[in-house]
Amino acid sequence: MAKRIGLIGHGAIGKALATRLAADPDAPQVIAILVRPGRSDGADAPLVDNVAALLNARPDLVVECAGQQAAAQFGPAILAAGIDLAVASVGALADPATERSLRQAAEAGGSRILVPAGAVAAIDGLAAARLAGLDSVTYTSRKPPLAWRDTAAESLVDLDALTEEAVLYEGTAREASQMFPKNANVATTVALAGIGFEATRCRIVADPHATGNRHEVDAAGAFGTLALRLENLPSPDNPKTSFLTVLSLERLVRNSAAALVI
Ligand SMILES: NC(=O)C1=CN([C@@H]2O[C@H](COP(=O)(O)OP(=O)(O)OC[C@H]3O[C@@H](n4cnc5c(N)ncnc54)[C@H](O)[C@@H]3O)[C@@H](O)[C@H]2O)C=CC1
Ligand SMILES: O=C([O-])CC(=O)C(=O)O
Repeated sequence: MAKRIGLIGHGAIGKALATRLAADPDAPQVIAILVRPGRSDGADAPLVDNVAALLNARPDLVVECAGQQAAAQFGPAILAAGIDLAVASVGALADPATERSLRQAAEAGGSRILVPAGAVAAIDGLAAARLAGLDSVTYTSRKPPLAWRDTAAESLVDLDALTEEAVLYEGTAREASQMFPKNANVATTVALAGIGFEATRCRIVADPHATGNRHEVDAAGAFGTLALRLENLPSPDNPKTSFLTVLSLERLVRNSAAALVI
């Protein structure tokens, strides 16, 4: 039962998650938040600026919501200390060296890397379907131009001048997650649940007509077929991040202390 939650990152996801949990005294509570040194903005829990201090707060579970670099940097120490780590920036695992170091640390610590569904859904069905064999999985992400600011998209298209959709990338889940570390973690989630980093076909699209963040997953295999289409509203504080991501992490946290898990 995980009652004491540590967070890495206090941005759009971290703030919303901490606030939502603090509003319910029966929920697991955030007991420390790892932020960049020098940050002191108002928070629902004590801020720390190094991973040793986060571990000293004795969390039962740590939720990373800071970015792929932070997941790679801090994840191993947390897992090696025997503490489960939920990784929002799961695209960090698209880097083979990071995947190896996280897996090795989890094995050494007897802990687990927990991958939330995040901004996508149907990950349970896809991961179950995989057990009998999947033939194909495709993932399409479509977001408005605003969501692609300050990303590699800016060197590919003029985001402000788009009148029609523009395909920013088409290829593997591995490359998609690495090319768009703040926007395409879901490509890795789908890959891990389904047929892996190389076989999962991805399309990443900027669309001036998009009203939200659309995620589509199509899969076929021995189970039958799956067609998912989500129209996510963006998080109020970050247009790149779907609000559903916060709720997915809240569900993971609540489930970690629940008698009935759904
Ligand atoms: N799995 C999924 O479906 C999704 C995953 N994500 C991941 O979650 C991450 C966070 O998303 P948001 O909260 O919307 O981003 P954000 O940019 O609003 O917040 C990130 C926060 O983490 C902090 N941070 C970055 N590096 C840090 C470090 N080394 N140590 C401590 N703090 C650090 C930043 O200062 C910032 O406050 C994204 O970068 C992305 O990797 C985001 C959306 C969906
Ligand atoms: O929140 C979303 O819509 C998806 C996202 O940013 C990611 O996969 O990294």
